[in-house]
Amino acid sequence: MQSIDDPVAALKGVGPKRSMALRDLGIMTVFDLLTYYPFRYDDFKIQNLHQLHDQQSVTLKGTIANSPTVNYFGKRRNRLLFRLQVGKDIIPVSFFNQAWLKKQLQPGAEVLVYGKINTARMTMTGMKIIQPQQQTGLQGIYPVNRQITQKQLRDLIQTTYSEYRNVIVDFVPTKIREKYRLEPLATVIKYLHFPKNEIEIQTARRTAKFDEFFLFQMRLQTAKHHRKQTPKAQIMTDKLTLQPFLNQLPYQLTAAQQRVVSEIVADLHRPFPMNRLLQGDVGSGKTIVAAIAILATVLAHKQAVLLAPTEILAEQHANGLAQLFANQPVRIALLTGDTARTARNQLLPRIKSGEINVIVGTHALFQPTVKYHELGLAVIDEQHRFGVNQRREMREKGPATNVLSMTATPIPRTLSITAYGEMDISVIDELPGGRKPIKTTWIRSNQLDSMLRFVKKKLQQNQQIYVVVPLIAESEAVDMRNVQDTYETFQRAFADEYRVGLLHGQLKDAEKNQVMADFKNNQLQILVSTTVIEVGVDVSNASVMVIFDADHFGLAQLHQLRGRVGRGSQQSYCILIADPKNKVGTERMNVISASNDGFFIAQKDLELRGPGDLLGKQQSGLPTFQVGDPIADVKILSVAQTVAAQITDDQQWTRQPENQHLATRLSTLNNNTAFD
Ligand SMILES: Nc1ncnc2c1ncn2[C@@H]1O[C@H](COP(=O)(O)OP(=O)(O)OP(=O)(O)O)[C@@H](O)[C@H]1O
Repeated sequence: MQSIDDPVAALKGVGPKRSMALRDLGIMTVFDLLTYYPFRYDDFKIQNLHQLHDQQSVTLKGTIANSPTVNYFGKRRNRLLFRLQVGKDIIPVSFFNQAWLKKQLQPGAEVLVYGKINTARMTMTGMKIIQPQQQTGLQGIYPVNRQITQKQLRDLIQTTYSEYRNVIVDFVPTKIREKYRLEPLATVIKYLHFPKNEIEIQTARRTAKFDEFFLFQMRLQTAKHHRKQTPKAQIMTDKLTLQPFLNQLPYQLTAAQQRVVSEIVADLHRPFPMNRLLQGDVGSGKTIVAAIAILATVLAHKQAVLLAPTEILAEQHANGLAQLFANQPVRIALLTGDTARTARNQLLPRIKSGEINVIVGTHALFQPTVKYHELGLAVIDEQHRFGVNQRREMREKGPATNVLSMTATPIPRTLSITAYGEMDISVIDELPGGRKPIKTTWIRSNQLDSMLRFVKKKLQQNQQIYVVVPLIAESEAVDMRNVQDTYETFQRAFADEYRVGLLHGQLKDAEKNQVMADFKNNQLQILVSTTVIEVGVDVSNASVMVIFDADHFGLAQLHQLRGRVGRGSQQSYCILIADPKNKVGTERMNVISASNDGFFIAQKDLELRGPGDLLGKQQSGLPTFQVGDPIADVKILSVAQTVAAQITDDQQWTRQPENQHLATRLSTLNNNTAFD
């Protein structure tokens, strides 16, 4: 019997190699294949020349009016030109770098040309010659990899659809489909792969988005329920026990920090593992909250780890914790990819025996050779820098480890609830007192002199300066020249009296750490750097942040960078240097100059990014989807969440007849792909 959950290897023409190629795309089963939808459509429908708008991609049908000519520019580039007669009109068509088409284009022959039209000059830039037997109309374009072509994938979907169309079952329960007027899955699949028109695509997309979000939410909710049923060894340290430690801090916790500490302590007491996301604006004091959670764990005779995204941060955390815990029964070790083999070999048995009770490090922490002793807590700093699988591996290092994830990239509240539904969320929405808001100024690149004068004044007041240069060029060599040039500018201006350091990704880790340490100890007064310093670095004597080509950074990232200053009591400054080339760039500069509020900036960042900006979305830490966009489609996401919560609130939901297909769908998914 055919089933939609058949592995793709069961399909005709799918051997081991093709299976691997599909697996790379996340396609394991027939279901995955049929719900692997195009991300856009090319319109190969033949159009009327006189109803087009400028730069539209269209297919024209016409006759080749002359023999094509080809001009070569250098070895690789060329331009093929011919005239296409469409009705009474003659359209010049150019193809770039497709000189080989010349053979196919015989004068007098009828062809279909797909390309971009310029209505002002009535010319076309060709993209493709469509063979007469080829299907016209809307054609889906799929994300593919090197092992499989568009055509191969399209053909495979086509034959699989004809074979399996009758066994496509709806996993969304009927009642819900009716309530929200969702299309049957079979229709969605048909419309999205083989649409007759734009309306079919729109109709099907609405349901496809819901389906995708709904499955995602079902997985979140079931993971949450499962966690709440998993027993763990409770960590019963109470706030009174922690009080002596809190008393000897040089400051009082803010009300927000106290609230979050209470939430975490309560989680540790509970009989099931914690999975909490701690969101706090830059400099809001997340580290001390994590430290308190770590101490609570250690005082209950359990081990804790702190996982950081970079070596610099791991080292900084290890040093910071060592200082904080000077009078506590805490034995800390730093374990990173950089740790020498002999040191590592000495550490591992001490970690395994529990002698070391706090381990700080990077990815090296979840290698299989690292064995823990009653791991009670894993703190994951900058959680979105780690993949799903890595977070899971860390969690699975103990029988039921409590997980505290931290992020300084605030996500608007509604969105974080829906996108991180399986976690409990704590927010530190208050900065420690006594901080003066950072003053931000935006200047143009022809005003560097005024920036240098300002920097000089601050240096004379014994302040330290960060200078950040983005990686913008395609080639590393050019990027290196950018940082190097800037470094030299500052050297020339200040080297007589002050010391300038240079930090970039190509330095060895030991060198990076040395530069960082020198800056921290004020051996260096100016630090010129790429974004290596982006997160978490804490040097309270630094009061000026200069950012070159600031419009090349996303807003969230600018806010992060700026957050490196303003951490002490002195007035701090951020100078943005940018000549934005478009409206979005200008808008970004205006937003960041006007606001210091991370949540507001995060909201604006998401708005300005627009739906197509996948990379930006990944940086924002949100999960990525195939059809749905968690920002633009947040309403659908939120409905999907409500529906999933209603279903899973009934502990017996998998036994209800109407949920059978859903239960099967979820268990297949969970077996095939890792999650959360
Ligand atoms: N309640 C407080 N009162 C005064 N200073 C505080 C308080 N809490 C933390 N700090 C100090 O504020 C600085 C910033 O704290 P921390 O590094 O924990 O911020 P963060 O939230 O981790 O920010 P980032 O994401 O930028 O790293 C540190 O120097 C810390 O010692």
